Amino acid sequence: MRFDVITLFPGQFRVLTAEEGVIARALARGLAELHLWNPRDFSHDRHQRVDDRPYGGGPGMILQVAPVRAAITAARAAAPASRVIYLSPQGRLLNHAAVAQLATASGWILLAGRYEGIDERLLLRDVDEEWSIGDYVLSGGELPAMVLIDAVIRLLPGALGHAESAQTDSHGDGLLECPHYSRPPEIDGQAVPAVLLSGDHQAIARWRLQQSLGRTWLKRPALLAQRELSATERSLLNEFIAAQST
Ligand SMILES: Nc1nonc1C(=O)NC1CCNCC1
Repeated sequence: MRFDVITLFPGQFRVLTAEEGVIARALARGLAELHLWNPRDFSHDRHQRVDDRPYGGGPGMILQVAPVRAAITAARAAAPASRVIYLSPQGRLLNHAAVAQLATASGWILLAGRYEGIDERLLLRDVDEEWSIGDYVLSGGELPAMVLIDAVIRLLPGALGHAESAQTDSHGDGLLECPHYSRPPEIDGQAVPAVLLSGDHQAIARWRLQQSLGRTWLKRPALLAQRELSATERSLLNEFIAAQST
């Protein structure tokens, strides 16, 4: 998986490479590549300008076509199979299904916006897809780009060690994660559910599935509504719901 990011702040992406975490390991192992392109390097303006005031007046500055288009063109030449994603609050809302789909591509060119936005002509000609990480406004598209990169890399085969698994992550199977506990078995009067100490792996798996179903019912009913339930899952959920009213 190759990521080419068009960004005025390439230094922000040190977060992905400097850490000891999953993403830095995946990049170090060549499971994914990260290439950064700064539009300022493609500006022919003597002050290396990349933004200007909006036509028609109004607040803020707009990223100009020429330097951004030149950076995208250079990235496309280096990654001809990659499509261009613009991170923006106007994009489709990123969710697990979308990330899983993005993870099937060979690579992506991510355009991280700044200021008030980008010149519309870039959206009309250079951008292939527009994605949002949520309905709020950030100061730049760099964090959304890193969120997308992180979420996609986690789903790449081999990215997560044996100790972790994307499948049991929340949303991995369309449900929220079950509760987790570790040592000690009791602290400050809080005990670990007995089933987890029982060694009965079938009972533990049943309890964990029931907790995932129940939590999703409680916290994200719309997510549960999108998921087909087997007869066993339906029975476990009904048992969980009945226990809520006792
Ligand atoms: N939410 C978002 N999901 O993707 N990008 C988002 C975002 O807020 N971008 C900023 C919008 C204002 N200009 C700077 C970039």
